[in-house]
Amino acid sequence: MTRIAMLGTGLIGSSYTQALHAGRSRDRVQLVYSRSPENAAAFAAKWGVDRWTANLDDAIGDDSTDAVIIALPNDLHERAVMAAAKAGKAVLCTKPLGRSSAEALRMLRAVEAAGVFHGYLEDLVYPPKTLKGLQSVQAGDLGRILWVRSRETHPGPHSDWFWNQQRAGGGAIIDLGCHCIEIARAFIGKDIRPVEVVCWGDTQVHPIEAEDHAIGMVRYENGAIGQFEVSWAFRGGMDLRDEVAGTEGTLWLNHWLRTGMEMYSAKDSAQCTTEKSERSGGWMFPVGDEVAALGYNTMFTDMLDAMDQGRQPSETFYDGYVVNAIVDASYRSIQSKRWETIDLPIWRGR
Ligand SMILES: NC(=O)C1=CN([C@@H]2O[C@H](COP(=O)(O)OP(=O)(O)OC[C@H]3O[C@@H](n4cnc5c(N)ncnc54)[C@H](OP(=O)(O)O)[C@@H]3O)[C@@H](O)[C@H]2O)C=CC1
Ligand SMILES: O=C1CO[C@H](CO)[C@@H](O)[C@@H]1O
Repeated sequence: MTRIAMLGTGLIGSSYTQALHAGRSRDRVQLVYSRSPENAAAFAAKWGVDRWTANLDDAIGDDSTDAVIIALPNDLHERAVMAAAKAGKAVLCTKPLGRSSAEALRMLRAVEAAGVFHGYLEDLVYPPKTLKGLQSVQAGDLGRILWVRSRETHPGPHSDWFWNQQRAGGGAIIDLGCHCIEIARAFIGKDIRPVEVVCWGDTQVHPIEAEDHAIGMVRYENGAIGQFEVSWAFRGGMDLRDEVAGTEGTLWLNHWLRTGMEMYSAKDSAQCTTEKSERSGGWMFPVGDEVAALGYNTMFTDMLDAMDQGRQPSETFYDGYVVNAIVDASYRSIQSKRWETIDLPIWRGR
Protein backbone atom coordinates (compact mmCIF):
# COMPACT_ATOMS: atom_id res chain seq x y z
CA MET A 1 0.00 0.00 0.00
CA THR A 2 1.23 3.49 -0.83
CA ARG A 3 0.04 6.31 1.40
CA ILE A 4 -0.28 9.51 -0.58
CA ALA A 5 -0.49 13.23 0.08
CA MET A 6 -2.45 14.85 -2.78
CA LEU A 7 -1.52 18.48 -3.40
CA GLY A 8 -4.42 20.13 -5.23
CA THR A 9 -8.17 19.63 -5.29
CA GLY A 10 -8.88 20.68 -8.86
CA LEU A 11 -9.60 18.73 -12.03
CA ILE A 12 -6.48 16.61 -12.01
CA GLY A 13 -6.34 16.08 -8.23
CA SER A 14 -9.86 14.62 -8.51
CA SER A 15 -9.06 12.41 -11.52
CA TYR A 16 -5.88 11.12 -9.89
CA THR A 17 -7.68 10.32 -6.62
CA GLN A 18 -10.46 8.55 -8.49
CA ALA A 19 -7.90 6.43 -10.37
CA LEU A 20 -5.81 5.68 -7.27
CA HIS A 21 -8.78 4.57 -5.20
CA ALA A 22 -10.19 2.47 -8.04
CA GLY A 23 -7.02 1.01 -9.58
CA ARG A 24 -4.90 -1.09 -7.23
CA SER A 25 -7.42 -0.10 -4.54
CA ARG A 26 -4.78 -0.79 -1.88
CA ASP A 27 -3.30 2.70 -2.41
CA ARG A 28 -4.93 5.55 -0.53
CA VAL A 29 -4.85 9.29 -0.59
CA GLN A 30 -4.40 9.85 3.16
CA LEU A 31 -4.14 13.60 3.13
CA VAL A 32 -5.18 16.39 0.77
CA TYR A 33 -3.92 19.97 0.52
CA SER A 34 -5.86 23.00 -0.69
CA ARG A 35 -5.33 26.70 0.02
CA SER A 36 -8.88 26.78 1.25
CA PRO A 37 -10.02 24.72 4.27
CA GLU A 38 -13.53 24.54 2.75
CA ASN A 39 -12.26 23.08 -0.53
CA ALA A 40 -9.96 20.67 1.26
CA ALA A 41 -12.72 19.43 3.56
CA ALA A 42 -15.18 19.05 0.67
CA PHE A 43 -12.61 17.11 -1.39
CA ALA A 44 -11.80 14.85 1.58
CA ALA A 45 -15.49 14.09 2.14
CA LYS A 46 -16.15 13.43 -1.55
CA TRP A 47 -13.24 11.04 -2.08
CA GLY A 48 -13.05 9.37 1.34
CA VAL A 49 -9.75 11.00 2.34
CA ASP A 50 -9.11 10.90 6.11
CA ARG A 51 -7.25 14.17 6.63
CA TRP A 52 -6.81 17.57 5.02
CA THR A 53 -4.65 20.63 5.52
CA ALA A 54 -4.44 24.17 4.15
CA ASN A 55 -0.65 24.25 4.75
CA LEU A 56 1.47 23.08 1.81
CA ASP A 57 4.64 22.33 3.80
CA ASP A 58 2.70 20.37 6.42
CA ALA A 59 1.13 18.30 3.64
CA ILE A 60 4.50 17.52 2.05
CA GLY A 61 6.32 16.75 5.32
CA ASP A 62 3.53 14.69 6.91
CA ASP A 63 5.01 11.58 8.56
CA SER A 64 2.08 9.32 7.75
CA THR A 65 2.58 9.42 3.96
CA ASP A 66 5.15 7.81 1.64
CA ALA A 67 4.58 9.83 -1.51
CA VAL A 68 3.51 13.27 -2.63
CA ILE A 69 1.50 13.86 -5.81
CA ILE A 70 1.73 17.36 -7.26
CA ALA A 71 -1.58 18.37 -8.87
CA LEU A 72 -1.06 22.13 -8.59
CA PRO A 73 -0.79 24.93 -11.17
CA ASN A 74 2.46 24.94 -13.17
CA ASP A 75 4.07 27.80 -11.23
CA LEU A 76 3.92 25.78 -8.00
CA HIS A 77 5.56 22.57 -9.28
CA GLU A 78 9.15 23.56 -8.53
CA ARG A 79 8.39 24.79 -5.02
CA ALA A 80 6.53 21.55 -4.20
CA VAL A 81 9.20 19.31 -5.74
CA MET A 82 12.00 21.04 -3.81
CA ALA A 83 10.10 20.64 -0.54
CA ALA A 84 9.36 16.96 -1.26
CA ALA A 85 13.01 16.25 -2.10
CA LYS A 86 14.08 17.97 1.11
CA ALA A 87 11.57 15.89 3.09
CA GLY A 88 12.89 12.69 1.45
CA LYS A 89 9.49 11.86 -0.07
CA ALA A 90 8.78 9.97 -3.27
CA VAL A 91 7.36 12.56 -5.65
CA LEU A 92 5.06 12.24 -8.65
CA CYS A 93 4.46 15.44 -10.61
CA THR A 94 1.81 16.19 -13.22
CA LYS A 95 2.65 17.67 -16.64
CA PRO A 96 4.36 19.90 -17.61
CA LEU A 97 7.19 19.24 -15.17
CA GLY A 98 8.42 22.85 -15.35
CA ARG A 99 7.46 26.08 -17.02
CA SER A 100 10.88 25.91 -18.73
CA SER A 101 13.69 23.39 -19.09
CA ALA A 102 15.74 25.40 -16.57
CA GLU A 103 13.04 24.75 -13.94
CA ALA A 104 12.73 21.12 -14.96
CA LEU A 105 16.49 20.59 -14.80
CA ARG A 106 16.64 22.02 -11.28
CA MET A 107 13.85 19.63 -10.24
CA LEU A 108 15.58 16.63 -11.86
CA ARG A 109 18.86 17.47 -10.11
CA ALA A 110 17.12 17.94 -6.75
CA VAL A 111 15.31 14.57 -6.74
CA GLU A 112 18.41 12.75 -7.96
CA ALA A 113 20.62 14.42 -5.34
CA ALA A 114 18.08 13.51 -2.63
CA GLY A 115 17.83 9.94 -3.95
CA VAL A 116 14.03 9.98 -3.89
CA PHE A 117 11.71 8.11 -6.27
CA HIS A 118 10.35 10.39 -8.99
CA GLY A 119 7.68 9.95 -11.65
CA TYR A 120 6.47 12.25 -14.42
CA LEU A 121 2.69 11.89 -14.70
CA GLU A 122 2.33 11.93 -18.50
CA ASP A 123 -0.88 9.93 -18.67
CA LEU A 124 -1.26 10.06 -22.45
CA VAL A 125 1.51 7.53 -23.07
CA TYR A 126 -0.42 5.10 -20.84
CA PRO A 127 -3.94 4.62 -22.32
CA PRO A 128 -4.41 0.86 -22.85
CA LYS A 129 -4.56 1.24 -26.64
CA THR A 130 -1.42 3.38 -26.66
CA LEU A 131 0.40 0.75 -24.58
CA LYS A 132 -0.71 -1.92 -27.06
CA GLY A 133 0.44 0.26 -29.97
CA LEU A 134 3.80 0.91 -28.31
CA GLN A 135 4.30 -2.82 -27.76
CA SER A 136 3.67 -3.45 -31.47
CA VAL A 137 5.96 -0.64 -32.56
CA GLN A 138 8.71 -1.89 -30.24
CA ALA A 139 8.29 -5.40 -31.68
CA GLY A 140 8.90 -3.88 -35.14
CA ASP A 141 5.41 -4.46 -36.55
CA LEU A 142 5.39 -1.02 -38.22
CA GLY A 143 9.02 -1.17 -39.40
CA ARG A 144 11.10 1.98 -38.95
CA ILE A 145 9.04 4.85 -37.54
CA LEU A 146 9.15 7.82 -39.89
CA TRP A 147 6.51 10.22 -38.65
CA VAL A 148 4.28 10.56 -35.59
CA ARG A 149 1.47 13.09 -35.59
CA SER A 150 -0.19 13.87 -32.27
CA ARG A 151 -3.04 16.30 -31.84
CA GLU A 152 -4.77 17.73 -28.78
CA THR A 153 -7.27 20.53 -29.31
CA HIS A 154 -10.19 21.84 -27.24
CA PRO A 155 -12.04 25.12 -26.69
CA GLY A 156 -9.73 26.25 -23.87
CA PRO A 157 -8.75 25.45 -20.28
CA HIS A 158 -11.15 25.31 -17.37
CA SER A 159 -9.34 27.53 -14.78
CA ASP A 160 -8.08 31.13 -14.76
CA TRP A 161 -4.44 30.44 -14.00
CA PHE A 162 -3.87 28.54 -17.31
CA TRP A 163 -4.56 31.79 -19.22
CA ASN A 164 -1.79 33.67 -17.41
CA GLN A 165 1.38 33.20 -19.46
CA GLN A 166 3.69 33.82 -16.54
CA ARG A 167 1.94 31.29 -14.27
CA ALA A 168 1.50 28.61 -16.92
CA GLY A 169 4.84 29.11 -18.70
CA GLY A 170 3.15 29.62 -22.09
CA GLY A 171 -0.10 28.73 -23.79
CA ALA A 172 -1.38 25.74 -25.73
CA ILE A 173 2.13 24.39 -26.46
CA ILE A 174 3.24 24.00 -22.85
CA ASP A 175 -0.25 22.90 -21.77
CA LEU A 176 -1.21 20.46 -24.54
CA GLY A 177 1.90 20.19 -26.74
CA CYS A 178 3.81 18.64 -23.83
CA HIS A 179 1.50 15.58 -24.15
CA CYS A 180 1.91 15.36 -27.94
CA ILE A 181 5.69 15.73 -27.75
CA GLU A 182 6.05 12.85 -25.28
CA ILE A 183 3.64 10.63 -27.25
CA ALA A 184 5.75 11.11 -30.40
CA ARG A 185 8.96 10.55 -28.44
CA ALA A 186 7.60 7.29 -27.02
CA PHE A 187 6.74 5.92 -30.50
CA ILE A 188 9.96 7.15 -32.15
CA GLY A 189 12.13 5.85 -29.30
CA LYS A 190 13.08 7.70 -26.14
CA ASP A 191 16.76 6.90 -26.66
CA ILE A 192 16.77 8.74 -30.02
CA ARG A 193 17.93 12.33 -29.56
CA PRO A 194 15.49 15.09 -30.54
CA VAL A 195 17.69 17.53 -32.44
CA GLU A 196 15.73 20.56 -33.64
CA VAL A 197 12.24 22.06 -33.90
CA VAL A 198 10.42 24.33 -36.28
CA CYS A 199 7.16 25.75 -34.97
CA TRP A 200 4.37 28.15 -35.88
CA GLY A 201 2.21 29.52 -33.07
CA ASP A 202 -0.18 32.45 -32.83
CA THR A 203 -2.90 33.99 -30.70
CA GLN A 204 -5.79 33.69 -33.10
CA VAL A 205 -8.89 33.88 -30.91
CA HIS A 206 -8.54 34.54 -27.19
CA PRO A 207 -7.53 37.89 -25.62
CA ILE A 208 -4.32 36.48 -24.09
CA GLU A 209 -0.58 36.98 -24.45
CA ALA A 210 0.23 33.33 -25.04
CA GLU A 211 -0.42 31.24 -28.15
CA ASP A 212 -3.83 29.59 -28.52
CA HIS A 213 -2.80 27.64 -31.64
CA ALA A 214 0.45 25.98 -32.70
CA ILE A 215 1.88 23.36 -35.04
CA GLY A 216 5.42 22.10 -34.62
CA MET A 217 7.78 19.55 -36.10
CA VAL A 218 10.50 17.93 -34.00
CA ARG A 219 13.35 16.32 -35.97
CA TYR A 220 15.06 13.35 -34.34
CA GLU A 221 18.64 12.23 -34.94
CA ASN A 222 17.51 9.19 -36.98
CA GLY A 223 15.47 11.42 -39.32
CA ALA A 224 12.04 10.69 -37.77
CA ILE A 225 9.62 13.59 -37.32
CA GLY A 226 7.30 14.15 -34.36
CA GLN A 227 4.52 16.57 -35.27
CA PHE A 228 2.33 18.29 -32.71
CA GLU A 229 -0.89 20.20 -33.33
CA VAL A 230 -2.52 22.07 -30.46
CA SER A 231 -5.40 24.49 -30.02
CA TRP A 232 -7.19 26.24 -27.19
CA ALA A 233 -9.91 27.42 -29.60
CA PHE A 234 -11.11 24.22 -31.28
CA ARG A 235 -14.91 23.91 -31.20
CA GLY A 236 -16.78 20.69 -30.55
CA GLY A 237 -15.10 19.15 -27.50
CA MET A 238 -11.65 17.64 -27.04
CA ASP A 239 -9.94 16.08 -30.04
CA LEU A 240 -7.18 13.71 -28.97
CA ARG A 241 -5.64 11.71 -31.82
CA ASP A 242 -2.33 10.12 -32.69
CA GLU A 243 -1.03 8.72 -35.98
CA VAL A 244 2.12 6.65 -36.35
CA ALA A 245 3.61 5.98 -39.78
CA GLY A 246 6.36 3.41 -40.30
CA THR A 247 8.05 1.78 -43.28
CA GLU A 248 5.92 -1.37 -42.74
CA GLY A 249 2.71 -0.11 -41.21
CA THR A 250 0.40 2.52 -39.78
CA LEU A 251 -1.33 3.05 -36.44
CA TRP A 252 -4.20 5.45 -35.77
CA LEU A 253 -5.46 6.18 -32.26
CA ASN A 254 -8.54 8.22 -31.39
CA HIS A 255 -8.98 8.76 -27.64
CA TRP A 256 -11.93 11.10 -27.23
CA LEU A 257 -14.42 12.20 -29.90
CA ARG A 258 -16.46 9.45 -31.56
CA THR A 259 -14.72 6.51 -29.97
CA GLY A 260 -17.78 4.26 -30.19
CA MET A 261 -20.42 5.85 -27.94
CA GLU A 262 -22.81 8.31 -29.57
CA MET A 263 -25.86 9.62 -27.74
CA TYR A 264 -28.68 12.03 -28.45
CA SER A 265 -30.73 13.81 -25.77
CA ALA A 266 -33.55 16.23 -26.58
CA LYS A 267 -32.97 17.79 -23.12
CA ASP A 268 -30.23 20.36 -22.71
CA SER A 269 -29.13 19.16 -19.27
CA ALA A 270 -28.06 15.58 -19.92
CA GLN A 271 -25.76 14.04 -17.28
CA CYS A 272 -23.75 12.06 -19.80
CA THR A 273 -21.15 14.71 -20.70
CA THR A 274 -17.41 14.30 -21.08
CA GLU A 275 -14.43 16.55 -20.22
CA LYS A 276 -14.35 19.67 -22.43
CA SER A 277 -17.59 18.78 -24.25
CA GLU A 278 -19.41 21.96 -25.18
CA ARG A 279 -22.97 20.65 -24.95
CA SER A 280 -25.06 18.70 -22.50
CA GLY A 281 -27.76 17.94 -25.03
CA GLY A 282 -28.28 17.11 -28.70
CA TRP A 283 -25.79 14.70 -30.20
CA MET A 284 -22.98 13.87 -27.76
CA PHE A 285 -19.93 11.63 -27.97
CA PRO A 286 -19.27 10.43 -24.41
CA VAL A 287 -16.35 8.26 -23.32
CA GLY A 288 -17.29 5.18 -21.27
CA ASP A 289 -14.56 5.37 -18.62
CA GLU A 290 -12.78 8.72 -18.88
CA VAL A 291 -10.18 8.01 -16.22
CA ALA A 292 -9.19 4.73 -17.89
CA ALA A 293 -9.30 6.17 -21.44
CA LEU A 294 -6.85 8.89 -20.42
CA GLY A 295 -4.42 6.31 -19.02
CA TYR A 296 -4.57 7.31 -15.33
CA ASN A 297 -5.16 3.76 -13.99
CA THR A 298 -2.37 2.16 -16.00
CA MET A 299 -0.07 5.09 -15.26
CA PHE A 300 -0.45 4.75 -11.49
CA THR A 301 -0.05 0.98 -11.71
CA ASP A 302 3.33 1.53 -13.40
CA MET A 303 4.32 4.30 -10.96
CA LEU A 304 3.37 2.48 -7.77
CA ASP A 305 4.59 -0.95 -8.91
CA ALA A 306 7.92 0.70 -9.79
CA MET A 307 8.08 2.24 -6.32
CA ASP A 308 7.39 -1.15 -4.68
CA GLN A 309 9.89 -2.97 -6.92
CA GLY A 310 12.68 -0.40 -6.55
CA ARG A 311 12.83 0.31 -10.29
CA GLN A 312 12.18 3.44 -12.34
CA PRO A 313 8.73 3.97 -13.87
CA SER A 314 8.44 4.44 -17.66
CA GLU A 315 8.16 8.21 -17.18
CA THR A 316 10.55 10.01 -14.84
CA PHE A 317 11.54 13.63 -14.22
CA TYR A 318 14.24 13.09 -16.88
CA ASP A 319 11.46 12.64 -19.48
CA GLY A 320 9.68 15.75 -18.18
CA TYR A 321 12.91 17.72 -18.59
CA VAL A 322 13.45 16.50 -22.20
CA VAL A 323 9.86 17.54 -23.04
CA ASN A 324 10.43 20.98 -21.49
CA ALA A 325 13.61 21.40 -23.58
CA ILE A 326 11.61 20.65 -26.76
CA VAL A 327 8.89 23.12 -25.68
CA ASP A 328 11.54 25.82 -25.05
CA ALA A 329 12.99 25.33 -28.56
CA SER A 330 9.45 25.52 -30.02
CA TYR A 331 8.91 28.92 -28.41
CA ARG A 332 12.28 30.13 -29.76
CA SER A 333 11.29 28.92 -33.23
CA ILE A 334 7.99 30.85 -33.17
CA GLN A 335 10.05 34.01 -32.66
CA SER A 336 12.89 33.26 -35.09
CA LYS A 337 10.71 31.52 -37.75
CA ARG A 338 13.60 29.04 -38.16
CA TRP A 339 14.62 25.54 -37.03
CA GLU A 340 15.93 25.86 -33.47
CA THR A 341 18.35 23.47 -31.79
CA ILE A 342 17.06 21.61 -28.73
CA ASP A 343 19.41 22.29 -25.79
CA LEU A 344 19.89 19.19 -23.66
CA PRO A 345 22.72 19.77 -21.16
CA ILE A 346 21.95 16.26 -19.84
CA TRP A 347 21.31 13.58 -22.49
CA ARG A 348 21.09 9.90 -21.52
CA GLY A 349 20.11 8.26 -24.80
CA ARG A 350 22.13 7.13 -27.81
N1 LIG B 1 -3.98 15.02 -18.30
C1 LIG B 1 -3.28 15.58 -17.37
O1 LIG B 1 -2.26 15.04 -17.03
C2 LIG B 1 -3.70 16.88 -16.78
C3 LIG B 1 -2.80 17.60 -16.04
N2 LIG B 1 -3.12 18.82 -15.52
C4 LIG B 1 -2.09 19.57 -14.80
O2 LIG B 1 -2.43 19.55 -13.41
C5 LIG B 1 -2.07 20.78 -12.78
C6 LIG B 1 -3.31 21.37 -12.12
O3 LIG B 1 -4.29 21.56 -13.12
P1 LIG B 1 -5.86 21.42 -12.80
O4 LIG B 1 -6.11 20.43 -11.75
O5 LIG B 1 -6.52 21.24 -14.10
O6 LIG B 1 -6.12 22.88 -12.28
P2 LIG B 1 -7.33 23.37 -11.39
O7 LIG B 1 -7.34 24.84 -11.53
O8 LIG B 1 -8.53 22.55 -11.70
O9 LIG B 1 -6.85 22.98 -9.92
C7 LIG B 1 -5.69 23.54 -9.33
C8 LIG B 1 -5.62 23.21 -7.87
O10 LIG B 1 -4.50 23.84 -7.26
C9 LIG B 1 -4.94 24.52 -6.05
N3 LIG B 1 -4.09 25.66 -5.83
C10 LIG B 1 -3.20 25.80 -4.84
N4 LIG B 1 -2.57 26.96 -4.91
C11 LIG B 1 -3.07 27.59 -5.97
C12 LIG B 1 -2.81 28.85 -6.55
N5 LIG B 1 -1.89 29.70 -6.06
N6 LIG B 1 -3.53 29.17 -7.66
C13 LIG B 1 -4.44 28.33 -8.17
N7 LIG B 1 -4.71 27.12 -7.64
C14 LIG B 1 -4.04 26.76 -6.55
C15 LIG B 1 -6.42 24.84 -6.33
O11 LIG B 1 -7.22 24.68 -5.21
P3 LIG B 1 -7.69 25.59 -4.10
O12 LIG B 1 -8.33 26.77 -4.79
O13 LIG B 1 -8.65 24.67 -3.40
O14 LIG B 1 -6.43 25.88 -3.35
C16 LIG B 1 -6.85 23.64 -7.13
O15 LIG B 1 -7.14 22.58 -6.25
C17 LIG B 1 -1.44 21.63 -13.89
O16 LIG B 1 -0.06 21.50 -13.84
C18 LIG B 1 -1.98 21.03 -15.18
O17 LIG B 1 -1.12 21.21 -16.27
C19 LIG B 1 -4.40 19.32 -15.63
C20 LIG B 1 -5.37 18.61 -16.32
C21 LIG B 1 -5.09 17.33 -16.96
O1 LIG C 1 -5.00 17.30 -21.59
C1 LIG C 1 -5.46 18.20 -20.91
C2 LIG C 1 -6.85 18.70 -21.08
O2 LIG C 1 -6.94 20.12 -20.95
C3 LIG C 1 -6.30 20.70 -19.83
C4 LIG C 1 -6.54 22.21 -19.86
O3 LIG C 1 -6.15 22.78 -21.05
C5 LIG C 1 -4.81 20.35 -19.88
O4 LIG C 1 -4.11 20.92 -18.80
C6 LIG C 1 -4.67 18.84 -19.84
O5 LIG C 1 -3.32 18.44 -19.85
